[in-house]
Amino acid sequence: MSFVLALDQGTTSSRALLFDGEGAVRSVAQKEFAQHFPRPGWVEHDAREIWETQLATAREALAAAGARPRDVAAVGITNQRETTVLWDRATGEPLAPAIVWQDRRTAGLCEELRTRGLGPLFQERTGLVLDAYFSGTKLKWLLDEIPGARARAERGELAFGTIDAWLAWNLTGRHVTDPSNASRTLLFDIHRNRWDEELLGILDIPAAVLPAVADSSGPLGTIRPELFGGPLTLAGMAGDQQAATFGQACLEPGMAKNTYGTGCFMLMNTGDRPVLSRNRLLSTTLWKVGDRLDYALEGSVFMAGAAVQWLRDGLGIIATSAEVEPLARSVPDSGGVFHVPAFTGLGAPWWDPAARGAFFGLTRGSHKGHLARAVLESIAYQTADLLTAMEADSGIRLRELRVDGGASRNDLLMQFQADVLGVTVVRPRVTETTALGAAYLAGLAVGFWDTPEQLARNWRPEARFEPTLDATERSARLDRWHRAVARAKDWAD
Ligand SMILES: Nc1ncnc2c1ncn2[C@@H]1O[C@H](COP(=O)(O)OP(=O)(O)O)[C@@H](O)[C@H]1O
Ligand SMILES: O=P(O)(O)OC[C@H](O)CO
Repeated sequence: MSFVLALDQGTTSSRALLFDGEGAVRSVAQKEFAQHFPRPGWVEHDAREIWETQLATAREALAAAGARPRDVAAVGITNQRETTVLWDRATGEPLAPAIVWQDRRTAGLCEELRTRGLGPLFQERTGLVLDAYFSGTKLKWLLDEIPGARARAERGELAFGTIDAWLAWNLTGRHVTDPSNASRTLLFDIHRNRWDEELLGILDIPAAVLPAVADSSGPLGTIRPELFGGPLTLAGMAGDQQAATFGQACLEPGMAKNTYGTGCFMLMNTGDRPVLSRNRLLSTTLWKVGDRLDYALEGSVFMAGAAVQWLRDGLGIIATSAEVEPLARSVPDSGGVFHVPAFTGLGAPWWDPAARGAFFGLTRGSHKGHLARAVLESIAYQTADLLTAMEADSGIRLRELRVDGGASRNDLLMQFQADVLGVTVVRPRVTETTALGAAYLAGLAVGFWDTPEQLARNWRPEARFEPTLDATERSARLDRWHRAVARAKDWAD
């Protein structure tokens, strides 16, 4: 047994990576899939396409390394979280397109629940805020809108799952999720680590539709032999941000990572108890590994690297995302231009679904270099707001921030990040931390690796970015950023 296979099902692509015993990547395969925007604020995926691209990449990654099923000790799943699938248990067919985490269609429903004064109950029980981001109201919407769906769900004919459960079902035939994914549904009591009947009642969701909740690292099922020409063991499962926290070896309370992908997700390990946020962050389950049930404070930002994609695809001022760095370096500063990337509203700590994207401070001298720089800076400013809230909630002053994700390759952004945080930013050698975390969870379950602490010793820094701005300049810039945010809020009808 030489490898562990990680299936990394992201918002824009499905990937499969084969890791060896040293935690090194031995092969990678990736396939993008279609994003559907049928109405303003709606974002959908075809769940079948997600499964097919995931299966194809897994086969490709195995073939590329010449690996047979008997060479693979275990398989781990990590996934875009909250995205909601409802399928027929008899046929395995989804009843509707998957509703993606970015989808805002249930913002009105969340508003109604908040007006009924239910925000504190949901926050205390689930660690989450009542926002359209999470699965609960998406599932309610499907059960309300698809004729006969609720009655069929009550009879046990339908299955709900986030993407981890959808993939596990297709791989093994078992209907199972893990606590890190369950903790993103608004239906899960994170303290007791189980589905919550009262919340299910409020959202009118029959318990029969829910998956079983298994440990993040442990036996999750045998993968059907016909898929890969022999049986494989599914043994790890975690939402992508929690998996990245594991892959970054943030195993001790107070350690934090930030992932710069489509959005930005900063998680700080708070140990074996959830910290209830007073600053509109989320408390979320990190993982259940053996006896350890660990939690994090999380700040979720909806647009980060996606704003760079918009410069590429929406404005056409760069041909690839990487080109944003030389373009931004073509000017010494943003020339007073500020960008607020509220294209799909604002996530933590603002939670404003009606905010919209904006540029401020444009003058006749502004050009595309300034726009590029302002977009990169907006990613760092959003992260700074998360850190301020996180330090206030946890009482911990962060010493260093571990970073990963596509946009963490951008040195200009990372330096600016260290500057506006006043904290050292550290990028590890292996930036495939999400997939690595899923591989670790799976490998630990089957004895391919021994302990999480042993794996933590594999973590090595590749680059460090030290803060250079003085405190006065830093707070002047943050003030200006907050003025821009205030103007972008509450814009859409
Ligand atoms: N050099 C770069 N500078 C800034 N953003 C980048 C750079 N390279 C990639 N990105 C952004 O990173 C994102 C892709 O990162 P990835 O971690 O693969 O995201 P996801 O898992 O959300 O699909 C894209 O939004 C892309 O625009
Ligand atoms: O697919 P990513 O990397 O953009 O991650 C999405 C998050 O899990 C959403 O909560």
